[in-house]
Amino acid sequence: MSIATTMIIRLEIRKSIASFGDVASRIAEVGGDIVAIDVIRAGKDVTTRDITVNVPDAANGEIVGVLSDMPGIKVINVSDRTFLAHLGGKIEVTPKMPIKNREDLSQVYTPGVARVSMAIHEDPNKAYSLTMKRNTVAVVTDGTAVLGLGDIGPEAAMPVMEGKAMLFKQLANIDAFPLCLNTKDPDEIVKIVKAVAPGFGGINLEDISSPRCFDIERRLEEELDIPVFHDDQHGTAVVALAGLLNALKVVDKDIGTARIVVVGIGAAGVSICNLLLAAGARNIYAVDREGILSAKIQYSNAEWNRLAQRTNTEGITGGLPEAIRGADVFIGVAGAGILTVDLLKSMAEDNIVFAMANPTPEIEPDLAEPHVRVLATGRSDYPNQINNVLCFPGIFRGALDCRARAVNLDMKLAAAKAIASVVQPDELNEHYIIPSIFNDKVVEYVRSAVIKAAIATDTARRIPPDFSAETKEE
Ligand SMILES: NC(=O)C1=CN([C@@H]2O[C@H](COP(=O)(O)OP(=O)(O)OC[C@H]3O[C@@H](n4cnc5c(N)ncnc54)[C@H](O)[C@@H]3O)[C@@H](O)[C@H]2O)C=CC1
Ligand SMILES: CC(=O)C(=O)O
Ligand SMILES: [Mg+2]
Repeated sequence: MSIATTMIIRLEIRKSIASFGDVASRIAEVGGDIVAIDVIRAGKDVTTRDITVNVPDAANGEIVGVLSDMPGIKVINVSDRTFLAHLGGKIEVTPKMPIKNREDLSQVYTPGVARVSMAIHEDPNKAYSLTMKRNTVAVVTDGTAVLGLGDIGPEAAMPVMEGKAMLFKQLANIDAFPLCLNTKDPDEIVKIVKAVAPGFGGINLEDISSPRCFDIERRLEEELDIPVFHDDQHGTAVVALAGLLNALKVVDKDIGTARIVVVGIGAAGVSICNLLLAAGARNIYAVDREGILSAKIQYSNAEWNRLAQRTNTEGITGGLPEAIRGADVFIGVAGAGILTVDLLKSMAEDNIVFAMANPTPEIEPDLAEPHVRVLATGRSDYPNQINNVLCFPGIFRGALDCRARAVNLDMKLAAAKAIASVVQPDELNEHYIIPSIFNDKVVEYVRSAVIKAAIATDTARRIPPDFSAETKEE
């Protein structure tokens, strides 16, 4: 399976020169798959049709050219379903009640609103009950590490951030706003996020490049009393750990003894290594462009120095080929195409491979599959999707509901175990180590586990009603 785009192509076919059969043949020749045909106008000489075609990404520029070059064919319009889904953006603000008359107006707006504002002025905590704060998260990016696309800027980051906001709403009923900042200066980002924080119950940092992301998150955590969570770090790590716990069960290996290679020691990679260590992993090899991290080398990246002290206990030197030899687990959060079949063949038996780079994984899944026991990617179009969307809606739902001050390590470990537990023992197999994002239990289990961990670690400032009986008993 390769990446495909669905296109709707409107064509005029001059019947004396060409037929629909000719068009269908040409589309098939360039790898297109016709999934629907609509006749728009059937004239005596000319018919107009809308043809819906699944086109491999590699051919989506080619197909229009091929059709335009055919005698008797005129391409009138081409639309791409993915682009159509983005027209005008993907989210909007909707009032909870209509303003139908003057009485409504004087309640929701002036003069009534003034009394509510003064109540909050006297007790700022009331912002949680009288405004949208308690259910609202800012999705903040500077556009510097958007998916695996790199520094493409704040405007280009918007579709991804709108997508995250849609997922927050659909999966966890959280209202999330994309805030795409036109600055890369960490001081300025911290200042802006602090300045907008009063309106939000939590801050989801997204696609901010490393190592800047570490310092930005740490400073915001220190300075704000609402949860600050860099999704690419912790959401990814939580889901990777969840998948790994289940994958290790499938192959009957132990996290404490498994040899684990993590490639791409950026935002996601640093956090994955740290969370795996916290979960009991002892043999981690962290690999970036400069090779396997080593305690003998001094790096300018403080996170790398810390990790180097806790990984590569054998002091191996070299790069991915040296690290992966005999490894039980490969976790890629680096970029497309860095893993080869030869490297896979050098891994231990019953190997586990998480090729998590988006949108294109470290190795083409079809190529890897024959050489891997448990394979997962970050994508929606293959089994075992290891994507942070399994984490951030539930973790924020839990954190908002118990008004957590922060998202701490215990809450992350609890979230990972909760995601893993959605897959029942009798369901667990190579192709099902991680639940689907459409499984309602994911958010429910993660929320519940996160609230329990927040209460147990004294990070919760509120006991949600569905937890109060449980807490009293304890
Ligand atoms: N499946 C999922 O849920 C997630 C996947 N990702 C994907 O992981 C990748 C990295 O994301 P971030 O950590 O946010 O980016 P980042 O820019 O913070 O880190 C990427 C790291 O990979 C390293 N790298 C790149 N090419 C390499 C190579 N050939 N060999 C060794 N190291 C290499 C870079 O030097 C950098 O340290 C992206 O493709 C992103 O889409 C990120 C977050 C979540
Ligand atoms: C999934 C995600 O957050 C990323 O690839 O950046
Ligand atoms: Mg991201």
